Amino acid sequence: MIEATLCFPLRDGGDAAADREVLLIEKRRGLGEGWYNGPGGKCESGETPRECAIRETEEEVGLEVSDLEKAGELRFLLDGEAHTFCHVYRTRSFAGEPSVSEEAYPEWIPVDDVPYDRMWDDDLLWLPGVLEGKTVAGEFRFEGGEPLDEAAFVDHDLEWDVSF
Ligand SMILES: Nc1[nH]c(=O)nc2c1ncn2[C@H]1C[C@H](O)[C@@H](COP(=O)(O)OP(=O)(O)OP(=O)(O)O)O1
Repeated sequence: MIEATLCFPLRDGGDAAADREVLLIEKRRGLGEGWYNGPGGKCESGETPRECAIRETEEEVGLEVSDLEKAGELRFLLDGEAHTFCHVYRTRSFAGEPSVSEEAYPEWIPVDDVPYDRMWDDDLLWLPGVLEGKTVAGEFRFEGGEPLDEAAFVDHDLEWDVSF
């Protein structure tokens, strides 16, 4: 099973709380290519998920994130087998400016305008809550064989307000 991470940097975009923005990437290669997601990727051996989220965010968009808050644990199953376990973080602490890399086009997007129609189908179920400050544990079942991003999303279970 793959252990992976996602990190969602947040900032105030304007005067009102409703103007909050999240840094998303349009992924240029790998799983989910062409779709929007948070920066993130697979954990390397000997690395904690938190270290992975920090490293991947630096590699993909050049942002140095800190004070990561654990927001979710997502299990993705493909044809009944555990496929990916994904640790989700959010943070309001970062240094630097997002920049384009070989892996990602970064974009600050108002939290109310997140392009769920250009993301993984499961994101609409858990990401709005994560961006509101909730914690979540989820299991998402896909069918149809590899790769995961071409399989069909069939069903899920979600639990909110989880302690990590
Ligand atoms: N159903 C799903 N919904 C979602 O929002 N993100 C998912 C997902 N399934 C996988 N991911 C994310 C988690 C993680 O950030 C990434 C893992 O994909 P990859 O293995 O392609 O990673 P990368 O190629 O970016 O990793 P590296 O090669 O380590 O850079 O995809």
